[in-house]
Amino acid sequence: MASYVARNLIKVRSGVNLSHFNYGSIRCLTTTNTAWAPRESKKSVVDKTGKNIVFVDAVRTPFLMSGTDYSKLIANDLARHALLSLLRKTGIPKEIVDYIIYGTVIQEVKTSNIGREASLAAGFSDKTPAHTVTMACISSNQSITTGIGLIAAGAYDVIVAGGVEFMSDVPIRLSRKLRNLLLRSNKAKTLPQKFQLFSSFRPSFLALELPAVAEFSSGETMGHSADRLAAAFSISRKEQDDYALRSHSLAQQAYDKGYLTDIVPIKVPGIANAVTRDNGVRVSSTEQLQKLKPAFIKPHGTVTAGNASFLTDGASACLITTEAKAKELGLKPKAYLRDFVYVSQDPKDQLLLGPTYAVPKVLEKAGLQLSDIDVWEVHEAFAGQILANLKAMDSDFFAQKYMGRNTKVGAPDLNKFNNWGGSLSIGHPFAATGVRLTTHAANRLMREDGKFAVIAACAAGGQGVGMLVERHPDGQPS
Ligand SMILES: CC(=O)SCCNC(=O)CCNC(=O)[C@H](O)C(C)(C)COP(=O)(O)OP(=O)(O)OC[C@H]1O[C@@H](n2cnc3c(N)ncnc32)[C@H](O)[C@@H]1OP(=O)(O)O
Repeated sequence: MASYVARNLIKVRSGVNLSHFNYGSIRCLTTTNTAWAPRESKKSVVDKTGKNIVFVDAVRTPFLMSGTDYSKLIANDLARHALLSLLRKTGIPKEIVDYIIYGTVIQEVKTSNIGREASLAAGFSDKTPAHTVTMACISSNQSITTGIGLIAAGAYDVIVAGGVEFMSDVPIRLSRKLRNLLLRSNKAKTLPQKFQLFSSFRPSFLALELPAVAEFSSGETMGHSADRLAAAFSISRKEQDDYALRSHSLAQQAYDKGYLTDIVPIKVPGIANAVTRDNGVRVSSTEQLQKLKPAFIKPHGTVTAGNASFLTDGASACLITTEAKAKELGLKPKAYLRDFVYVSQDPKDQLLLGPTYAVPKVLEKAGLQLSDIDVWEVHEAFAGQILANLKAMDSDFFAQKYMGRNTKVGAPDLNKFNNWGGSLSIGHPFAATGVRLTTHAANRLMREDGKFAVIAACAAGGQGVGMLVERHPDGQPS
Protein backbone atom coordinates (compact mmCIF):
# COMPACT_ATOMS: atom_id res chain seq x y z
CA MET A 1 0.00 0.00 0.00
CA ALA A 2 2.90 2.33 0.60
CA SER A 3 3.08 2.88 -3.12
CA TYR A 4 3.83 5.98 -5.08
CA VAL A 5 0.13 6.50 -5.60
CA ALA A 6 -0.76 5.95 -1.98
CA ARG A 7 1.95 8.37 -0.88
CA ASN A 8 1.00 11.10 -3.26
CA LEU A 9 -2.61 10.80 -4.28
CA ILE A 10 -3.88 10.44 -0.76
CA LYS A 11 -3.82 14.23 -0.74
CA VAL A 12 -6.58 14.38 -3.32
CA ARG A 13 -9.83 15.55 -1.84
CA SER A 14 -13.05 16.13 -3.66
CA GLY A 15 -16.06 18.30 -3.13
CA VAL A 16 -18.28 15.54 -4.57
CA ASN A 17 -20.23 13.81 -1.85
CA LEU A 18 -20.21 10.30 -3.23
CA SER A 19 -21.79 8.60 -0.32
CA HIS A 20 -25.12 10.33 -0.78
CA PHE A 21 -26.41 9.27 -4.19
CA ASN A 22 -29.94 10.30 -4.81
CA TYR A 23 -31.21 7.42 -6.94
CA GLY A 24 -34.64 8.89 -7.15
CA SER A 25 -33.43 12.02 -8.89
CA ILE A 26 -32.14 10.21 -11.98
CA ARG A 27 -33.81 11.78 -14.97
CA CYS A 28 -35.15 9.25 -17.45
CA LEU A 29 -37.52 10.84 -19.89
CA THR A 30 -39.85 8.81 -22.02
CA THR A 31 -39.44 8.58 -25.75
CA THR A 32 -41.42 10.70 -28.10
CA ASN A 33 -41.71 10.19 -31.79
CA THR A 34 -41.68 13.84 -32.59
CA ALA A 35 -38.70 15.12 -34.58
CA TRP A 36 -36.01 16.40 -32.30
CA ALA A 37 -34.35 19.75 -32.85
CA PRO A 38 -31.14 20.87 -31.15
CA ARG A 39 -31.77 23.33 -28.36
CA GLU A 40 -30.61 26.83 -29.19
CA SER A 41 -28.24 27.03 -26.26
CA LYS A 42 -26.26 23.99 -27.34
CA LYS A 43 -22.89 24.35 -29.00
CA SER A 44 -22.04 22.85 -32.35
CA VAL A 45 -19.11 20.58 -33.00
CA VAL A 46 -17.14 20.73 -36.21
CA ASP A 47 -17.22 17.60 -38.35
CA LYS A 48 -13.48 16.98 -38.77
CA THR A 49 -13.83 14.16 -41.26
CA GLY A 50 -16.07 16.00 -43.70
CA LYS A 51 -18.16 12.82 -43.85
CA ASN A 52 -20.48 13.13 -40.86
CA ILE A 53 -19.76 9.60 -39.69
CA VAL A 54 -22.76 8.07 -37.97
CA PHE A 55 -23.52 5.28 -35.53
CA VAL A 56 -26.54 3.63 -37.11
CA ASP A 57 -27.50 0.92 -34.64
CA ALA A 58 -26.06 -1.84 -32.52
CA VAL A 59 -26.86 -5.13 -30.84
CA ARG A 60 -25.40 -7.29 -28.15
CA THR A 61 -26.01 -10.74 -26.79
CA PRO A 62 -27.19 -10.83 -23.20
CA PHE A 63 -24.08 -10.48 -21.03
CA LEU A 64 -23.79 -13.54 -18.79
CA MET A 65 -21.59 -14.34 -15.82
CA SER A 66 -18.92 -16.76 -17.00
CA GLY A 67 -19.65 -20.40 -16.31
CA THR A 68 -23.41 -19.98 -16.74
CA ASP A 69 -25.67 -20.54 -19.76
CA TYR A 70 -23.04 -19.89 -22.46
CA SER A 71 -20.47 -22.23 -20.94
CA LYS A 72 -20.76 -24.89 -23.66
CA LEU A 73 -20.38 -22.38 -26.52
CA ILE A 74 -17.24 -20.82 -27.95
CA ALA A 75 -16.49 -17.13 -28.53
CA ASN A 76 -17.15 -17.56 -32.24
CA ASP A 77 -20.78 -18.57 -31.52
CA LEU A 78 -21.49 -15.35 -29.62
CA ALA A 79 -19.69 -13.18 -32.17
CA ARG A 80 -21.60 -14.84 -35.02
CA HIS A 81 -24.89 -14.23 -33.24
CA ALA A 82 -24.08 -10.55 -32.70
CA LEU A 83 -23.11 -10.06 -36.36
CA LEU A 84 -26.18 -11.90 -37.69
CA SER A 85 -28.46 -10.01 -35.33
CA LEU A 86 -27.05 -6.68 -36.47
CA LEU A 87 -27.93 -7.56 -40.06
CA ARG A 88 -31.45 -8.51 -38.99
CA LYS A 89 -31.95 -5.42 -36.87
CA THR A 90 -30.70 -2.92 -39.42
CA GLY A 91 -32.18 -4.81 -42.38
CA ILE A 92 -29.12 -4.12 -44.51
CA PRO A 93 -28.03 -6.66 -47.10
CA LYS A 94 -24.75 -8.17 -45.96
CA GLU A 95 -23.13 -7.46 -49.33
CA ILE A 96 -23.05 -3.73 -48.65
CA VAL A 97 -20.74 -4.13 -45.64
CA ASP A 98 -17.28 -3.12 -46.83
CA TYR A 99 -15.21 -4.13 -43.84
CA ILE A 100 -15.54 -5.77 -40.40
CA ILE A 101 -13.44 -4.93 -37.35
CA TYR A 102 -13.86 -7.03 -34.27
CA GLY A 103 -12.24 -7.00 -30.84
CA THR A 104 -11.23 -9.73 -28.47
CA VAL A 105 -8.89 -9.79 -25.50
CA ILE A 106 -8.33 -13.37 -24.40
CA GLN A 107 -8.10 -15.09 -27.75
CA GLU A 108 -9.47 -18.52 -28.52
CA VAL A 109 -6.45 -20.02 -30.25
CA LYS A 110 -8.40 -21.68 -33.07
CA THR A 111 -10.09 -18.42 -34.07
CA SER A 112 -7.33 -15.85 -33.57
CA ASN A 113 -8.80 -13.59 -36.27
CA ILE A 114 -12.25 -13.99 -34.81
CA GLY A 115 -13.56 -11.06 -36.86
CA ARG A 116 -13.02 -13.10 -40.01
CA GLU A 117 -14.19 -16.44 -38.60
CA ALA A 118 -17.37 -15.01 -37.08
CA SER A 119 -18.24 -13.00 -40.18
CA LEU A 120 -17.89 -16.10 -42.37
CA ALA A 121 -20.00 -18.07 -39.86
CA ALA A 122 -22.61 -15.31 -39.94
CA GLY A 123 -22.86 -15.56 -43.71
CA PHE A 124 -21.11 -12.35 -44.68
CA SER A 125 -19.58 -12.42 -48.10
CA ASP A 126 -16.16 -14.06 -48.20
CA LYS A 127 -15.16 -10.97 -50.17
CA THR A 128 -15.66 -8.76 -47.07
CA PRO A 129 -12.33 -8.37 -45.27
CA ALA A 130 -12.29 -8.57 -41.49
CA HIS A 131 -9.62 -8.05 -38.91
CA THR A 132 -9.39 -8.44 -35.16
CA VAL A 133 -8.16 -5.79 -32.76
CA THR A 134 -7.12 -6.02 -29.16
CA MET A 135 -6.78 -3.19 -26.68
CA ALA A 136 -7.95 -4.82 -23.46
CA CYS A 137 -11.23 -3.42 -22.13
CA ILE A 138 -11.43 -0.78 -24.85
CA SER A 139 -11.09 -3.22 -27.75
CA SER A 140 -14.49 -2.50 -29.26
CA ASN A 141 -13.96 1.25 -28.82
CA GLN A 142 -10.88 0.54 -30.92
CA SER A 143 -13.03 -1.39 -33.44
CA ILE A 144 -15.32 1.63 -33.79
CA THR A 145 -12.56 4.23 -34.04
CA THR A 146 -10.58 2.11 -36.49
CA GLY A 147 -13.76 2.07 -38.56
CA ILE A 148 -14.03 5.85 -38.26
CA GLY A 149 -10.46 6.08 -39.53
CA LEU A 150 -11.15 3.82 -42.50
CA ILE A 151 -14.22 5.83 -43.46
CA ALA A 152 -12.46 9.17 -42.92
CA ALA A 153 -9.58 8.01 -45.11
CA GLY A 154 -12.03 7.25 -47.89
CA ALA A 155 -11.15 3.57 -47.90
CA TYR A 156 -14.65 2.27 -47.11
CA ASP A 157 -18.17 3.52 -46.48
CA VAL A 158 -19.95 0.83 -44.48
CA ILE A 159 -18.25 -0.76 -41.49
CA VAL A 160 -19.34 -3.29 -38.90
CA ALA A 161 -17.48 -2.98 -35.59
CA GLY A 162 -17.80 -4.99 -32.43
CA GLY A 163 -16.17 -7.36 -30.00
CA VAL A 164 -16.53 -10.56 -28.04
CA GLU A 165 -15.20 -12.00 -24.82
CA PHE A 166 -15.66 -15.51 -23.59
CA MET A 167 -14.43 -16.07 -20.05
CA SER A 168 -16.15 -19.45 -19.67
CA ASP A 169 -13.35 -21.12 -21.61
CA VAL A 170 -9.96 -19.49 -21.61
CA PRO A 171 -6.76 -21.01 -22.99
CA ILE A 172 -4.95 -22.86 -20.20
CA ARG A 173 -1.40 -23.69 -21.18
CA LEU A 174 0.88 -26.56 -20.29
CA SER A 175 3.97 -25.49 -18.38
CA ARG A 176 6.76 -23.95 -20.40
CA LYS A 177 9.01 -26.91 -19.57
CA LEU A 178 6.47 -29.43 -20.83
CA ARG A 179 5.76 -27.38 -23.97
CA ASN A 180 9.46 -27.25 -24.63
CA LEU A 181 9.82 -30.99 -24.14
CA LEU A 182 6.93 -31.76 -26.49
CA LEU A 183 8.25 -29.44 -29.19
CA ARG A 184 11.71 -30.99 -28.96
CA SER A 185 10.15 -34.46 -29.12
CA ASN A 186 8.99 -33.64 -32.64
CA LYS A 187 12.63 -33.41 -33.64
CA ALA A 188 13.79 -36.54 -31.82
CA LYS A 189 13.93 -39.11 -34.61
CA THR A 190 15.23 -42.28 -32.99
CA LEU A 191 13.98 -44.25 -29.98
CA PRO A 192 17.15 -43.54 -27.90
CA GLN A 193 16.81 -39.82 -28.66
CA LYS A 194 13.17 -39.88 -27.54
CA PHE A 195 14.05 -41.91 -24.44
CA GLN A 196 16.81 -39.49 -23.51
CA LEU A 197 14.47 -36.54 -23.95
CA PHE A 198 11.59 -37.99 -21.92
CA SER A 199 13.94 -39.09 -19.15
CA SER A 200 14.31 -35.34 -18.43
CA PHE A 201 10.59 -35.18 -17.57
CA ARG A 202 9.77 -34.20 -13.97
CA PRO A 203 6.32 -34.27 -12.28
CA SER A 204 6.60 -30.49 -11.75
CA PHE A 205 6.30 -30.10 -15.54
CA LEU A 206 2.60 -30.95 -15.14
CA ALA A 207 1.86 -27.62 -13.46
CA LEU A 208 -0.48 -25.57 -15.68
CA GLU A 209 -0.30 -21.91 -16.68
CA LEU A 210 -3.64 -20.27 -15.94
CA PRO A 211 -4.41 -16.89 -17.50
CA ALA A 212 -4.93 -14.05 -15.01
CA VAL A 213 -6.69 -10.72 -15.35
CA ALA A 214 -3.37 -9.10 -14.58
CA GLU A 215 -0.87 -6.63 -15.93
CA PHE A 216 2.02 -8.29 -17.76
CA SER A 217 4.43 -5.49 -16.89
CA SER A 218 3.73 -5.46 -13.14
CA GLY A 219 2.20 -8.88 -12.56
CA GLU A 220 -0.53 -7.20 -10.51
CA THR A 221 -4.16 -8.23 -10.97
CA MET A 222 -6.66 -5.53 -11.92
CA GLY A 223 -8.51 -6.12 -8.67
CA HIS A 224 -5.36 -5.62 -6.60
CA SER A 225 -4.65 -2.42 -8.50
CA ALA A 226 -8.22 -1.20 -7.93
CA ASP A 227 -7.83 -1.85 -4.22
CA ARG A 228 -4.66 0.24 -4.08
CA LEU A 229 -6.32 2.98 -6.12
CA ALA A 230 -9.32 3.12 -3.78
CA ALA A 231 -6.98 3.36 -0.79
CA ALA A 232 -4.93 6.06 -2.48
CA PHE A 233 -8.02 8.17 -3.03
CA SER A 234 -9.42 7.46 0.45
CA ILE A 235 -12.51 5.80 -0.95
CA SER A 236 -14.24 3.84 1.75
CA ARG A 237 -15.71 0.38 1.43
CA LYS A 238 -19.15 1.92 2.12
CA GLU A 239 -18.78 4.39 -0.76
CA GLN A 240 -17.81 1.54 -3.09
CA ASP A 241 -20.71 -0.63 -1.98
CA ASP A 242 -23.13 2.30 -2.33
CA TYR A 243 -21.89 2.96 -5.84
CA ALA A 244 -22.22 -0.74 -6.75
CA LEU A 245 -25.77 -0.77 -5.42
CA ARG A 246 -26.51 2.32 -7.50
CA SER A 247 -25.26 0.54 -10.63
CA HIS A 248 -27.38 -2.56 -10.01
CA SER A 249 -30.44 -0.49 -9.08
CA LEU A 250 -30.22 1.63 -12.21
CA ALA A 251 -29.67 -1.39 -14.47
CA GLN A 252 -32.74 -3.03 -12.96
CA GLN A 253 -34.78 0.13 -13.55
CA ALA A 254 -33.57 0.28 -17.16
CA TYR A 255 -34.76 -3.31 -17.73
CA ASP A 256 -38.07 -2.62 -16.08
CA LYS A 257 -38.63 0.39 -18.33
CA GLY A 258 -37.68 -1.59 -21.43
CA TYR A 259 -34.71 0.60 -22.27
CA LEU A 260 -32.13 -2.12 -22.94
CA THR A 261 -33.21 -2.62 -26.53
CA ASP A 262 -29.67 -3.45 -27.65
CA ILE A 263 -30.04 -6.99 -26.29
CA VAL A 264 -30.85 -9.69 -28.84
CA PRO A 265 -32.07 -13.01 -27.41
CA ILE A 266 -30.02 -16.08 -28.21
CA LYS A 267 -31.01 -19.73 -28.32
CA VAL A 268 -28.35 -21.86 -26.67
CA PRO A 269 -28.33 -25.62 -27.41
CA GLY A 270 -29.26 -27.56 -24.29
CA ILE A 271 -30.96 -24.58 -22.61
CA ALA A 272 -34.76 -24.79 -22.78
CA ASN A 273 -35.61 -21.13 -23.19
CA ALA A 274 -33.82 -18.51 -25.22
CA VAL A 275 -31.43 -16.37 -23.15
CA THR A 276 -33.05 -12.97 -23.18
CA ARG A 277 -31.31 -10.84 -20.59
CA ASP A 278 -28.13 -10.18 -18.64
CA ASN A 279 -27.83 -12.36 -15.55
CA GLY A 280 -25.47 -10.34 -13.35
CA VAL A 281 -27.89 -7.64 -12.27
CA ARG A 282 -28.54 -8.19 -8.58
CA VAL A 283 -30.08 -5.49 -6.46
CA SER A 284 -29.00 -6.54 -2.98
CA SER A 285 -28.62 -4.21 -0.02
CA THR A 286 -25.86 -2.23 1.63
CA GLU A 287 -25.99 -4.71 4.51
CA GLN A 288 -25.49 -7.72 2.20
CA LEU A 289 -22.70 -6.00 0.32
CA GLN A 290 -20.93 -5.00 3.51
CA LYS A 291 -20.75 -8.66 4.55
CA LEU A 292 -18.66 -9.73 1.55
CA LYS A 293 -15.00 -10.47 2.13
CA PRO A 294 -12.20 -8.64 0.26
CA ALA A 295 -11.53 -10.44 -3.02
CA PHE A 296 -8.00 -9.32 -3.73
CA ILE A 297 -6.02 -7.70 -0.88
CA LYS A 298 -6.82 -9.82 2.13
CA PRO A 299 -7.85 -9.18 4.86
CA HIS A 300 -7.92 -5.38 4.68
CA GLY A 301 -8.80 -4.62 1.05
CA THR A 302 -12.09 -2.98 0.10
CA VAL A 303 -12.74 -4.50 -3.34
CA THR A 304 -15.19 -7.40 -3.14
CA ALA A 305 -17.21 -9.55 -5.54
CA GLY A 306 -20.07 -7.10 -4.92
CA ASN A 307 -18.27 -3.91 -5.92
CA ALA A 308 -16.17 -5.33 -8.79
CA SER A 309 -17.21 -6.13 -12.33
CA PHE A 310 -17.47 -9.88 -12.78
CA LEU A 311 -16.00 -12.20 -15.40
CA THR A 312 -18.48 -12.11 -18.27
CA ASP A 313 -19.29 -13.75 -21.60
CA GLY A 314 -20.83 -11.64 -24.35
CA ALA A 315 -20.56 -10.11 -27.81
CA SER A 316 -21.63 -6.89 -29.47
CA ALA A 317 -21.74 -5.37 -32.95
CA CYS A 318 -22.61 -2.01 -34.47
CA LEU A 319 -23.00 -0.46 -37.88
CA ILE A 320 -21.19 2.75 -38.77
CA THR A 321 -21.21 4.65 -42.03
CA THR A 322 -21.44 8.15 -43.46
CA GLU A 323 -24.58 10.20 -43.06
CA ALA A 324 -24.98 10.30 -46.84
CA LYS A 325 -24.66 6.52 -47.18
CA ALA A 326 -27.14 5.99 -44.36
CA LYS A 327 -29.61 8.19 -46.17
CA GLU A 328 -29.03 6.34 -49.44
CA LEU A 329 -29.73 3.04 -47.64
CA GLY A 330 -32.81 4.39 -45.90
CA LEU A 331 -31.24 4.02 -42.45
CA LYS A 332 -31.97 6.29 -39.51
CA PRO A 333 -28.75 6.76 -37.52
CA LYS A 334 -28.82 7.23 -33.78
CA ALA A 335 -25.77 9.48 -33.40
CA TYR A 336 -22.82 11.19 -35.02
CA LEU A 337 -19.42 9.82 -33.97
CA ARG A 338 -17.79 13.21 -33.50
CA ASP A 339 -14.41 12.74 -31.87
CA PHE A 340 -12.21 10.40 -29.87
CA VAL A 341 -8.90 10.25 -28.08
CA TYR A 342 -6.74 7.48 -26.65
CA VAL A 343 -4.53 8.08 -23.65
CA SER A 344 -1.92 6.01 -21.89
CA GLN A 345 -0.11 6.38 -18.63
CA ASP A 346 1.82 4.48 -15.99
CA PRO A 347 0.34 0.94 -15.97
CA LYS A 348 1.03 0.45 -12.29
CA ASP A 349 -0.17 3.41 -10.28
CA GLN A 350 -2.44 4.99 -12.89
CA LEU A 351 -3.70 1.79 -14.47
CA LEU A 352 -7.40 2.51 -14.03
CA LEU A 353 -7.43 6.29 -14.42
CA GLY A 354 -7.99 6.38 -18.19
CA PRO A 355 -11.23 8.44 -18.00
CA THR A 356 -9.52 11.15 -15.95
CA TYR A 357 -6.92 11.62 -18.66
CA ALA A 358 -9.18 11.09 -21.67
CA VAL A 359 -12.18 13.25 -20.78
CA PRO A 360 -10.49 16.68 -20.71
CA LYS A 361 -8.68 15.85 -23.94
CA VAL A 362 -11.73 14.80 -25.88
CA LEU A 363 -13.70 17.79 -24.62
CA GLU A 364 -10.92 20.18 -25.59
CA LYS A 365 -10.55 18.62 -29.02
CA ALA A 366 -14.25 19.22 -29.63
CA GLY A 367 -14.32 22.69 -28.06
CA LEU A 368 -16.75 21.59 -25.36
CA GLN A 369 -16.91 21.87 -21.59
CA LEU A 370 -18.10 19.45 -18.99
CA SER A 371 -21.38 21.33 -18.69
CA ASP A 372 -22.09 20.71 -22.40
CA ILE A 373 -22.34 16.98 -21.81
CA ASP A 374 -25.82 15.57 -21.29
CA VAL A 375 -24.99 11.90 -21.02
CA TRP A 376 -22.01 10.07 -19.51
CA GLU A 377 -21.28 6.43 -20.15
CA VAL A 378 -18.15 5.44 -18.27
CA HIS A 379 -16.91 1.88 -17.96
CA GLU A 380 -17.26 0.58 -14.41
CA ALA A 381 -14.33 -1.80 -13.91
CA PHE A 382 -14.64 -1.45 -10.15
CA ALA A 383 -16.75 0.89 -7.98
CA GLY A 384 -13.54 2.15 -6.38
CA GLN A 385 -12.05 2.88 -9.82
CA ILE A 386 -15.08 4.97 -10.82
CA LEU A 387 -15.02 6.92 -7.56
CA ALA A 388 -11.26 7.45 -7.83
CA ASN A 389 -11.71 8.82 -11.34
CA LEU A 390 -14.47 11.17 -10.19
CA LYS A 391 -12.23 12.47 -7.43
CA ALA A 392 -9.22 12.82 -9.70
CA MET A 393 -11.28 14.70 -12.30
CA ASP A 394 -12.48 17.06 -9.62
CA SER A 395 -9.05 17.76 -8.18
CA ASP A 396 -6.87 20.74 -9.12
CA PHE A 397 -4.04 19.05 -7.23
CA PHE A 398 -4.25 15.96 -9.43
CA ALA A 399 -4.61 18.00 -12.63
CA GLN A 400 -1.55 20.10 -11.84
CA LYS A 401 0.70 17.45 -10.35
CA TYR A 402 0.00 14.50 -12.59
CA MET A 403 -1.58 15.80 -15.77
CA GLY A 404 0.34 19.00 -16.41
CA ARG A 405 -2.90 20.96 -16.53
CA ASN A 406 -3.70 24.28 -14.89
CA THR A 407 -7.05 23.27 -13.52
CA LYS A 408 -9.28 20.30 -13.03
CA VAL A 409 -11.86 19.37 -15.65
CA GLY A 410 -14.46 18.79 -12.92
CA ALA A 411 -16.59 15.80 -11.98
CA PRO A 412 -19.49 14.78 -14.22
CA ASP A 413 -23.00 15.37 -12.89
CA LEU A 414 -24.05 12.05 -11.35
CA ASN A 415 -27.62 12.62 -12.50
CA LYS A 416 -26.28 12.13 -16.03
CA PHE A 417 -23.85 9.34 -15.21
CA ASN A 418 -24.39 5.68 -16.18
CA ASN A 419 -28.12 6.05 -15.69
CA TRP A 420 -28.85 2.57 -17.06
CA GLY A 421 -26.28 0.84 -14.86
CA GLY A 422 -22.84 -0.08 -16.01
CA SER A 423 -20.26 -2.80 -16.23
CA LEU A 424 -20.58 -3.55 -12.50
CA SER A 425 -24.16 -4.68 -12.97
CA ILE A 426 -24.69 -5.32 -16.69
CA GLY A 427 -21.37 -7.16 -16.96
CA HIS A 428 -18.07 -6.60 -18.68
CA PRO A 429 -17.14 -8.97 -21.50
CA PHE A 430 -13.94 -7.03 -22.06
CA ALA A 431 -13.93 -6.58 -25.83
CA ALA A 432 -17.70 -6.18 -26.14
CA THR A 433 -18.12 -3.35 -23.64
CA GLY A 434 -17.13 -0.41 -25.86
CA VAL A 435 -20.04 -0.97 -28.23
CA ARG A 436 -22.40 -1.41 -25.25
CA LEU A 437 -21.25 1.94 -23.85
CA THR A 438 -21.70 3.66 -27.20
CA THR A 439 -25.16 2.19 -27.73
CA HIS A 440 -26.34 3.19 -24.29
CA ALA A 441 -24.92 6.67 -24.82
CA ALA A 442 -26.77 7.06 -28.13
CA ASN A 443 -30.03 5.61 -26.80
CA ARG A 444 -29.87 7.70 -23.64
CA LEU A 445 -29.36 10.90 -25.65
CA MET A 446 -32.75 10.24 -27.20
CA ARG A 447 -34.51 9.11 -24.02
CA GLU A 448 -33.06 11.95 -21.95
CA ASP A 449 -33.37 14.62 -24.61
CA GLY A 450 -29.66 15.41 -24.75
CA LYS A 451 -27.27 16.47 -27.46
CA PHE A 452 -23.76 15.33 -26.52
CA ALA A 453 -22.56 12.18 -24.78
CA VAL A 454 -19.10 11.27 -23.58
CA ILE A 455 -17.98 7.67 -23.38
CA ALA A 456 -14.86 6.92 -21.36
CA ALA A 457 -13.08 3.80 -20.22
CA CYS A 458 -9.88 2.56 -18.68
CA ALA A 459 -8.02 -0.48 -19.93
CA ALA A 460 -5.18 -2.78 -19.00
CA GLY A 461 -1.80 -1.41 -19.92
CA GLY A 462 -2.68 1.95 -18.33
CA GLN A 463 -4.59 2.99 -21.45
CA GLY A 464 -7.92 4.72 -21.84
CA VAL A 465 -10.39 6.14 -24.32
CA GLY A 466 -12.68 9.13 -24.54
CA MET A 467 -15.30 9.38 -27.29
CA LEU A 468 -17.77 12.11 -28.10
CA VAL A 469 -21.09 11.32 -29.75
CA GLU A 470 -23.84 13.71 -30.77
CA ARG A 471 -27.49 12.83 -31.11
CA HIS A 472 -28.69 12.48 -34.68
CA PRO A 473 -32.00 14.19 -35.51
CA ASP A 474 -33.34 11.03 -37.22
CA GLY A 475 -32.54 8.74 -34.31
CA GLN A 476 -35.02 6.42 -32.64
CA PRO A 477 -34.14 4.86 -29.31
CA SER A 478 -34.63 1.19 -30.18
C1 LIG B 1 -10.13 -2.09 -17.26
C2 LIG B 1 -10.91 -3.16 -16.62
O1 LIG B 1 -12.07 -3.33 -16.88
S1 LIG B 1 -10.16 -4.02 -15.43
C3 LIG B 1 -11.44 -5.04 -14.79
C4 LIG B 1 -11.25 -6.36 -15.27
N1 LIG B 1 -12.16 -7.24 -14.57
C5 LIG B 1 -11.75 -7.94 -13.54
O2 LIG B 1 -10.62 -7.85 -13.11
C6 LIG B 1 -12.78 -8.87 -12.97
C7 LIG B 1 -12.78 -8.75 -11.50
N2 LIG B 1 -13.68 -9.73 -10.94
C8 LIG B 1 -13.30 -10.96 -10.56
O3 LIG B 1 -12.17 -11.40 -10.78
C9 LIG B 1 -14.30 -11.83 -9.84
O4 LIG B 1 -15.61 -11.43 -10.19
C10 LIG B 1 -14.12 -11.73 -8.29
C11 LIG B 1 -12.75 -12.33 -7.91
C12 LIG B 1 -14.20 -10.30 -7.79
C13 LIG B 1 -15.23 -12.51 -7.59
O5 LIG B 1 -15.24 -13.80 -8.08
P1 LIG B 1 -16.06 -14.95 -7.32
O6 LIG B 1 -15.54 -15.10 -5.93
O7 LIG B 1 -16.06 -16.14 -8.20
O8 LIG B 1 -17.50 -14.29 -7.26
P2 LIG B 1 -18.86 -14.92 -6.86
O9 LIG B 1 -19.86 -14.63 -7.93
O10 LIG B 1 -18.69 -16.36 -6.44
O11 LIG B 1 -19.27 -14.05 -5.61
C14 LIG B 1 -18.65 -14.21 -4.35
C15 LIG B 1 -19.72 -14.00 -3.29
O12 LIG B 1 -20.20 -12.66 -3.39
C16 LIG B 1 -21.60 -12.67 -3.51
N3 LIG B 1 -22.01 -11.54 -4.34
C17 LIG B 1 -21.55 -11.22 -5.57
N4 LIG B 1 -22.16 -10.11 -6.02
C18 LIG B 1 -23.01 -9.72 -5.06
C19 LIG B 1 -23.94 -8.66 -4.94
N5 LIG B 1 -24.09 -7.75 -5.91
N6 LIG B 1 -24.66 -8.59 -3.81
C20 LIG B 1 -24.52 -9.48 -2.81
N7 LIG B 1 -23.66 -10.52 -2.87
C21 LIG B 1 -22.92 -10.63 -3.98
C22 LIG B 1 -21.92 -14.00 -4.16
O13 LIG B 1 -23.24 -14.41 -3.91
C23 LIG B 1 -20.93 -14.90 -3.49
O14 LIG B 1 -21.41 -15.24 -2.23
P3 LIG B 1 -21.18 -16.73 -1.63
O15 LIG B 1 -19.70 -16.90 -1.51
O16 LIG B 1 -21.91 -16.71 -0.34
O17 LIG B 1 -21.76 -17.65 -2.65
